[in-house]
Amino acid sequence: MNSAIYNVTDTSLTNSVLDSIESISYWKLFVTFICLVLVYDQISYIQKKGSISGPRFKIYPIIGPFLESLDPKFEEYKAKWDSGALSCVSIFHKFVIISSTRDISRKIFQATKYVKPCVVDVAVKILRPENWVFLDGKAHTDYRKSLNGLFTRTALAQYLPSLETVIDKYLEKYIEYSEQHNYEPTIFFHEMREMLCAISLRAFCGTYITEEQVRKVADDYYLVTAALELVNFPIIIPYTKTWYGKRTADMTMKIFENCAQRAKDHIAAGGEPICVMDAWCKLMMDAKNKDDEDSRLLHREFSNKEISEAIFTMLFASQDASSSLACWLFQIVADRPDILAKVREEQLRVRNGDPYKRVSMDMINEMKYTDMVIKECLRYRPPVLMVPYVVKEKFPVTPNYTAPKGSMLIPTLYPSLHDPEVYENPDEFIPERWVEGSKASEGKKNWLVFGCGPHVCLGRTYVMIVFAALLGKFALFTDFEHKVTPLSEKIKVFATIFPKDDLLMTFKRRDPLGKVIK
Ligand code: HEM
Repeated sequence: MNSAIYNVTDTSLTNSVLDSIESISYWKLFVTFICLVLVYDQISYIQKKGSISGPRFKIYPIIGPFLESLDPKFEEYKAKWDSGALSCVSIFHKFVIISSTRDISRKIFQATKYVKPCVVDVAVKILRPENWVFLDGKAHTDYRKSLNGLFTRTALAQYLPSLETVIDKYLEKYIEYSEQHNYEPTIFFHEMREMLCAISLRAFCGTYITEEQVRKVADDYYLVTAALELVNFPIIIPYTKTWYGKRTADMTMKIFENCAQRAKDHIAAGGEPICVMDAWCKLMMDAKNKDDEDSRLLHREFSNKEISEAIFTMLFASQDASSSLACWLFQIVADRPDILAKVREEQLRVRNGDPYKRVSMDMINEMKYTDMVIKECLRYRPPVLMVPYVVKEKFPVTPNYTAPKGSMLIPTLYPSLHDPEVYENPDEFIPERWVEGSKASEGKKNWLVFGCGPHVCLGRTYVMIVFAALLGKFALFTDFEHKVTPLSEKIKVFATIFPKDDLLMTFKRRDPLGKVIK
């Protein structure tokens, strides 16, 4: 009997469940699904956030501060860094952790076991998946070793003469351009970017790249920067930013491939290296007769395609950061005649009073004050604010916080470079703080301008040398003026950082031994 009752109850229960399911419409199911997703999103955020700074809930469900990230503001970044040593945001499914102290940032840079550099999805398509920059661990370290020889002081000394000719050309160009504008201050943001691109191309490809090709790459390169912005659609759709970016990258790499072949021919014929590509071919050739560990890395023949892809990453890594440095450097030095006068005095002195002497590495080694001005500019306005890494496996960043696998971990550079304990009055521009033995020059742990650890900037020595040559020549041969506006000192974020008014300047020809020439 009992079983009969159970059977009756079972049947009616099943029927009533079926009735209820039938009565649930599709939209109710949809709403329930959305609610579950929203709850999951919030719980997942709260769990990952743990004890670190950040909103208690995702204020905008799912998307998080996505809209703000489309138009990044320096002030918002700064507020985030000031909110805690570790802070977080979550954008769509990406959980992002930001570190703002020197020691945690250094720990992240060096934690190869736990992290690797993170690039936007589309970068793999634009820079190509087989590119060396995507290597990790030992494969990356070995490849880096084969490139390090291209940026030693000895190697850089070989590139200097051709770089000076590019500087001379742009010096004339800027003067002409200013003359055409009746020496009224005009926007120089684009001109600076073009000059830095031309200098890099000459350093990397020597004279194998034609003037016309330099102009074309310099003109179009901003399309690559735009395609690789932090927030961009990951699929390449024709006529979108990423499509134009990829087209420019492919066009540039094709040019580099031809240059690589010409460099190989030049070195095989016994020519001396005058650019990075030459130096690379020479290293390969010399390595054939050696059997030490470093030479063995160069025993294989690097194909033209591979060289072109590696050189493209160098252009990619250098272009925005170097243009940023150029804009701030010219602005600040123009605004500080006392600094400009000291640079000029030094430039004339290292040339033994002959301003027409061609620049050499020995001369650059003596440019102590110019070097301090460049260093201070890099500290005061570090071009790269943050470097995104991705967590490969659970990473105990501090004793109280473990970064979850798959999250993005971003060491920031700006706070270390504005640390008042190492740099007194950090928001003032004081080149003299870098004199030998000073707190700043001894505070090497704070010097994160070029990152640190296995991915530390490949071009860091190159930057200091090229900018000493650049600033020196412009200081001697031009009188440059900057129009100060309320936006000049404000920071615009475009991959790196630039003055918000896009740098209003004018250049006049100057007698390097004295007075202004009209
Ligand atoms: C003012 C100019 C520059 C600044 C501020 C700068 C800064 C940086 C920073 C912060 C990193 C990341 C380091 C890390 O993750 O630890 C980096 C990486 C890199 N930089 Fe630069 N950079 C500059 C110019 C250049 C130039 C001119 C080159 C040309 C060779 C270059 C080539 C690279 C490369 C190839 C990497 C990736 C290295 C790797 O993954 O092993 N950079 N740079």
